[in-house]
Amino acid sequence: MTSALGRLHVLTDADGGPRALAVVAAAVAAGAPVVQVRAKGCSDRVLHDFARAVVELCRPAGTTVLVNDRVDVALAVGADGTHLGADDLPLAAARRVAGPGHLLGGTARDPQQARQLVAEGADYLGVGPAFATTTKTGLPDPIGVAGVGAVAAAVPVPVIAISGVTAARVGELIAAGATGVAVVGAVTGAADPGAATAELLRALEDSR
Ligand SMILES: Cc1ncc(COP(=O)(O)OP(=O)(O)O)c(N)n1
Ligand SMILES: Cc1nc(C(=O)O)sc1CCOP(=O)(O)O
Ligand SMILES: [Mg+2]
Repeated sequence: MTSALGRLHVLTDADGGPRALAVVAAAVAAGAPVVQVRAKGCSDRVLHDFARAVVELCRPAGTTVLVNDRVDVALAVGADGTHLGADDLPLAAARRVAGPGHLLGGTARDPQQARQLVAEGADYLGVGPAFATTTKTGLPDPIGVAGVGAVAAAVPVPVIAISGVTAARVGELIAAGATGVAVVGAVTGAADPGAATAELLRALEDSR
């Protein structure tokens, strides 16, 4: 069975280079409950080796590891789950590949899409873009706190708000119905990723 999903998802950034692993180590040491391996533009070998290294860092701490886009890589390295967006393998197909015990998350931007993903078997939803971000290009206009809340009201699975999330914005997202948050820049771009992780965890605790 899949474990209860953590409320803070720290996403790695870009190419899975050595600094990315140092950021993961700091976030895990600070108590991040979920790390998502997100590495774009790298070879399958680089992605596999990076994802395996993340799993090796996270396992001793009991940190859940998700892999973005690639259920094959997630299974190959023993990760706990996979996150799938509109351009990735359909969630139902990923479920056939992964079987019942593998966490599958989908990206939702509105209640209808959210309900469809849950019907296909999504264990959780990443919902955004909550706010504007420079981390990822090509996004639709931000849906705002209200848009996140509309999705959270429509589905029974955990809703993880993403895009432009900072510690200061956690409270309003949780008050609107989000279960937790996902971040890239707030941790990977911080001078002290461990301290940034701890600040986000405090904001989540305060929002209970
Ligand atoms: C928690 C979470 N939510 C949303 C996303 C975005 O995933 P996706 O739509 O597949 O886009 P890319 O991340 O692949 O650019 C996510 N990764 N995690
Ligand atoms: C990976 C990703 N997916 C998004 C979506 O809305 O689908 S926004 C995003 C980037 C989030 O980075 P930051 O926390 O630095 O804003
Ligand atoms: Mg994707």
